[in-house]
Amino acid sequence: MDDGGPRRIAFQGERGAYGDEAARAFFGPSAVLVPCPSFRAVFEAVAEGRVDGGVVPMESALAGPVAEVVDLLLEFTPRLSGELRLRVRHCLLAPPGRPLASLTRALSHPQALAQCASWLRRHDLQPVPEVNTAVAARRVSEEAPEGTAAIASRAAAELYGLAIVAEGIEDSPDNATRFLAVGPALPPRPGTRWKTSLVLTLNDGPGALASVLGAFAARGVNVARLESRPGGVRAWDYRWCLDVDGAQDVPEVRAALEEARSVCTSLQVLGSYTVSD
Ligand SMILES: O=C(O)C(=O)Cc1ccccc1
Repeated sequence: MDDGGPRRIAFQGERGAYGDEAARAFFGPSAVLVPCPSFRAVFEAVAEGRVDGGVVPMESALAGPVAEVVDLLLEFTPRLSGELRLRVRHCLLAPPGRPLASLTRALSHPQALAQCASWLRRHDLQPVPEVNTAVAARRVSEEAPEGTAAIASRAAAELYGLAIVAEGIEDSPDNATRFLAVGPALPPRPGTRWKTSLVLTLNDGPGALASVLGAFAARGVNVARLESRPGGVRAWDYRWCLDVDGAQDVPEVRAALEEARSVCTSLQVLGSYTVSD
């Protein structure tokens, strides 16, 4: 439904969240961004057609997969239309006039806490999970709890009137998060590096996974990501998520998918899309 009007795009959190930044970077200033209280609410809004699409973080270079989002991708199997790698630079934020020495706790999304784990240990700050970085910043601003800081972006500091106590506190200088654009109403973004994401379940038997991987290897198609999640039909059955390089209409990818399908109990392509940095 690309009628040329502004797109409504859902993200988890509130203004100043990294999802907000990723959605703006993806869809530009004309997009109407729709904040949602949870990742599930983003997927529901997309599935029910209340928005044109959504933006969700699915993996961090530093802290690994966002398991909740991976599981929601498996549950909702939405169409994927783009990947954005967002450089994430975290700040420690506190109400003005509270120096680092007075702080004992840091509130943030678990991904942000994990990405700053060594810094927090070095500064003796207790990590406290919150649903989202922007929510953490707003709460610290509104409630100003004793000794409590938030980990969030510079944009969140400005929006919620907090002081930046420290900036760039992530444990790696190239901390980045992969965000996905989800939703059937979104056309693929123009770009050159194509990827295809699929989810599958395997026959239980020796060599089942090797056969799937072999189908891609035999045609020179790179498997860029392979992840297993619980939740197959029986206990200890797994669902597998694969990203392969190339679009699904490229002959090698198409043939590999066909062969892989014949050795899987189920195989669903979530979409082919381009990657932007
Ligand atoms: O909490 C947020 O702002 C999010 O969008 C989730 C997140 C947290 C840390 C890094 C990337 C995304």
